[in-house]
Formats: sequence, C-alpha cells, structure tokens
Amino acid sequence: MTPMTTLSLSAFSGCAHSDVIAASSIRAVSTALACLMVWISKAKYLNLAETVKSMLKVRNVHKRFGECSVLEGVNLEIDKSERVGIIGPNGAGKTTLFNIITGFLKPDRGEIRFRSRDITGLKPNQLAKMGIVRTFQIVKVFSNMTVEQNMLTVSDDLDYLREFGLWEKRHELAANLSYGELRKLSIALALAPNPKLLLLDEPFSGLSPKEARDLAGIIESINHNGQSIAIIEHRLKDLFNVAERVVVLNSGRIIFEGHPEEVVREKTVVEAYLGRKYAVA
Ligand SMILES: Nc1ncnc2c1ncn2[C@@H]1O[C@H](COP(=O)(O)OP(=O)(O)OP(=O)(O)O)[C@@H](O)[C@H]1O
Repeated sequence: MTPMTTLSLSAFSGCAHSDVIAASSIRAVSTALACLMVWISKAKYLNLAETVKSMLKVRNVHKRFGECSVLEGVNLEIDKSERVGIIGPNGAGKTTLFNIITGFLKPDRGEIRFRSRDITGLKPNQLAKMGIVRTFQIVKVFSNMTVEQNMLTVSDDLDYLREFGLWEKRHELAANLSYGELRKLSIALALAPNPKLLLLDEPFSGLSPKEARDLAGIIESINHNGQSIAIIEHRLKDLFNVAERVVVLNSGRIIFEGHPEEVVREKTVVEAYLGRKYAVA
C-alpha cells in the first residue's frame, strides 16, 4: 500500500468517538510514514544501482559539418566493466562520436552522461580528470623523449612498460620505435592514469598478429577493476576477440548492436560493411 492510499483510507475512516479518531489518526500517520520510508529507501537503492551500472549514456546526439550531417540521433550506452566495439564504414561517424564523448567536439543536439552526470560540452582536460581517457588514430607521444620519460609525464608507475613489452626499450627515444611499439606506448600512456572509461581509436592498427594477441590480453585484463572500454576498429577479427558487444554505425546512425556473433550474421550489417571488410580483416 502506498503512503497516498494509506492517507486517503484514513481520511474516510470517519468515527464518532474523538479518542478513537485520535488513535486511528496516529496509526494512519505512522503507517503512512513507514510506507514513505520504505518507498524512499527503494527509490534511493534503484537510483544508486543505476549509477553504479551505467558508465556512459549518449542520448540523441546530432552533429553536422557544414552541409554534411555526420551523426543523426545516436544513442549509445556503455555499462561499467563493459567492452564495446564500434564499427562501420569509413566516414560513418565513429571518430566524430569519440570526439564528442571526449569533449574535442560539441554536439549540435543531444546529451552525454558519464556515471549519471551530464558532461555535454565539458573540455577534454576536465573529462580526463573525471576519468575519460582516449587514444587517437594517429599515435600521439613525445617523440623527442624516451619511452620512460613519456611514461613519467602521466604516472610514476612504470609497470605498464613491462606489461606492454616496452621495458627493454625504456631508454630509447620514442622517435626510434616501430609503429607497433608506438601504438603500444600510446595505449600504455592512456592506461597509466587508471581511467574509468577508456576509448581506443583503432588500437590494433599497425600491430603484428602477435602484438595484436598480446594487446587483446591486456584489454581483457584491464577491465577487471570495473573499467569500461570502447574500441573503434576495422580489424574485426581482433576486435571480436575482445568486444562483448558491437555497435554498428552507418552514415551517422546506429544500424545494429549485439554480440559479435549476431553482428556477423545480420544482413543489414553485411550489406553496409562486413561484406566488403570482414573478409579482409
Ligand atoms: N572537423 C571536421 N570538419 C569537417 N568534416 C569532418 C570533420 N571531422 C570529420 N569530418 C567528416 O565527417 C565524416 C565522418 O568522419 P569520421 O572521422 O567521424 O568517420 P569514421 O567513421 O571515424 O571514419 P574512418 O573509419 O575512416 O576513421 C567524414 O565525412 C569526415 O570527412
């Protein structure tokens, strides 16, 4: 029985004797208060549960560049600890979506919520402090600094260099690293601040099959502390090894989302993208 029902019933319990009226009123008010307490605590619990579960919510995001509409009403949710892949043809809007989530671009319309807080329009450095960190398609490191010096710009903890197989190269200038090593360094730099949400833009690009397998192992291990990861990738076999859910963007709209096995069987996705790409991934 809700508090409102209890109060309405008590209002109809018309009794001639004033003592009886007083006693029944006190009982009714007590019952109402008890119901109210239960209702408040349930509401609080549900609210808290949602806060804990939801890491990111992208709601109805639109973005245009001049005449070109790049995102048209994109909705995306990422839960705590979830690894979500984002795929789609070139120009589908994947990186634009990352740029909007990480504050490098503002949406024309729509809202971004991070752990239930509205973060739309906040700047990249504000979002990084809150725990949203990304890597870029084009690797960004300080090439005139050593691997170790690069790492020390973000953390005193050099363990990631061991984990990424870069320990032997720690005194090497970043400029002298191979493309695969640079890619791994950029991901180690993103991981070092221990982000809550990590967005990786084509992390497997340029990696050898062995490096890709090693990176997949690292990606799987890092979300054990509740970190969420979104990954844009064209190397689908590598992505499908780590992604629990895959979202497919085409011409600025999400056309499908599901488990990797469902995605490869989905006709619209095969027609829009996989038919051309999956065979060569
Ligand atoms: N700053 C910008 N100004 C104008 N047009 C842009 C800008 N950024 C992206 N675009 C255009 O928006 C469209 C979507 O680009 P976006 O980089 O988001 O696609 P994508 O899905 O990441 O593609 P790819 O897989 O090739 O990286 C493209 O047509 C691109 O040329």
